Amino acid sequence: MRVNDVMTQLEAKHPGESEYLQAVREVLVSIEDVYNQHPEFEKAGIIERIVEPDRVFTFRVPWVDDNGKVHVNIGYRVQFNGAIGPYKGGIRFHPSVSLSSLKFLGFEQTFKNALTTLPMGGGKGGSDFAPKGRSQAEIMRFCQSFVMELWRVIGPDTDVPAGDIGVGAREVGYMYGMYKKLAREHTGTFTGKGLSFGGSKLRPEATGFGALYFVQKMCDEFHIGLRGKTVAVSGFGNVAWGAVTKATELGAKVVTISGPDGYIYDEEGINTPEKIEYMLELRNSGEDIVAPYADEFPSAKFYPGKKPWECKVDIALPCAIQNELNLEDAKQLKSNGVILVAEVSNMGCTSEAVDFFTENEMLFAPGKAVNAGGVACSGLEMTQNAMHLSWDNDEVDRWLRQIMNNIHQQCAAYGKEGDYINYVKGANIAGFMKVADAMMAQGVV
Ligand SMILES: NC(=O)c1ccc[n+]([C@@H]2O[C@H](COP(=O)([O-])OP(=O)(O)OC[C@H]3O[C@@H](n4cnc5c(N)ncnc54)[C@H](O)[C@@H]3O)[C@@H](O)[C@H]2O)c1
Repeated sequence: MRVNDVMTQLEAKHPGESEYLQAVREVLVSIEDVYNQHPEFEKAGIIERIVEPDRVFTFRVPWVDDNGKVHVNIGYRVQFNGAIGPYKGGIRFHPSVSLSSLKFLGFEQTFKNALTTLPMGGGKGGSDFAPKGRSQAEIMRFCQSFVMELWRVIGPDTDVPAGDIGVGAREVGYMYGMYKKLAREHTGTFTGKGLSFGGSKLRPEATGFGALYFVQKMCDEFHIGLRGKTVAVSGFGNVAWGAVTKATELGAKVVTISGPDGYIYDEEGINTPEKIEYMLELRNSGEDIVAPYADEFPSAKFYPGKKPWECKVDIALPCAIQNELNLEDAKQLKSNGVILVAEVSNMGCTSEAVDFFTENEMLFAPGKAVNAGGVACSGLEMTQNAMHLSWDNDEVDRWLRQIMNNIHQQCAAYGKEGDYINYVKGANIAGFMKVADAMMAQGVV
């Protein structure tokens, strides 16, 4: 396999799908050497098959707003790869949603899910619907219309969607309610459900907690004590909240959180239940600004329009949005002596920043591995639904920790380069090998 040849063919077939093409290239570059050591993969056309989704559904989503006006959005479900289990991946409602972005996310999800060790294939779906400013009734009608079409192609052993940007517990509830009515079954064909109807304990915390379990393993591997280390976190959303909570519990000192308006630096640390709870308050306000934290807690200072990566810290954890840490930020972190960067958001670092970290042999782990605790907990929700029982916090947490340790172990096994671990390469190869092995065993389908 030669990456450039594969990409030339793919670009000709899917012109303009830039995010999808970028994601494919990144994975192919990582796995090229290993792939070429397996002539049986080439013979079975694994690359040609793995880069194409199993199937894609697109459909019209008509809905009526509160003034009686009819709107039409496009709905999608990309069932990317079902080699190792039912398709699993979130639903995103955002104006930027396109076939290209969902194919990129479904492709990435396939390898992330493989890393969790749970039997889940990769999928992603969504719509170009913009929930911002819509009333509760409008949101409900949109979710119902979306599922009226989607329900035919999903099911507990076929395809299990979840939330993503623009889709939280409320939207999952509305979609699951309509699914249940149409399918006439209560089998948990959505994850991220409310606790009263099949949701899992710890699901809201799972991504941030899992990320810190992964960071802890990285620290252990390189004999770094996490206790007492200073940490820069970006964002103040669900994932940032989980990460700050667990980092504090493990003895680290988180000094920043951020929003689109800038970042706050709290020299005493964001380390009391009051401060951590306040993050939830900020998020629930719907204002999407972090500045009020500094008014509430005098130990904090607000830096408008700036990013937290300019602070001198030991550990950096991007937890907000894609491409939030660029090459300049990466250089700044290095000159400030940062010892570890773990991407918790999806594609939080630009590819130039990722290349800088790996070329300089800095300790860096990609979102695919670090944030996999979220989907892993969704997998545990599926297990509990199938068993018709619900586990307590300790049980879910025990599984989560075990899964994150396992992901770390796989990354280390495939990413070892002398004394260094290239976690990007390790995560890509480990995820790919598992999916490729399953595809080999199942014939050309
Ligand atoms: N929620 C999960 O379980 C989960 C799982 C895996 C990956 N992720 C990824 O983690 C990231 C965060 O997800 P979340 O669930 O916490 O979402 P969220 O909506 O709760 O939080 C997003 C945060 O990003 C901040 N933000 C948005 N635009 C910004 C900007 N331009 N500059 C700085 N900050 C900005 C927001 O203020 C908010 O604090 C996303 O990349 C998501 O895809 C989430």
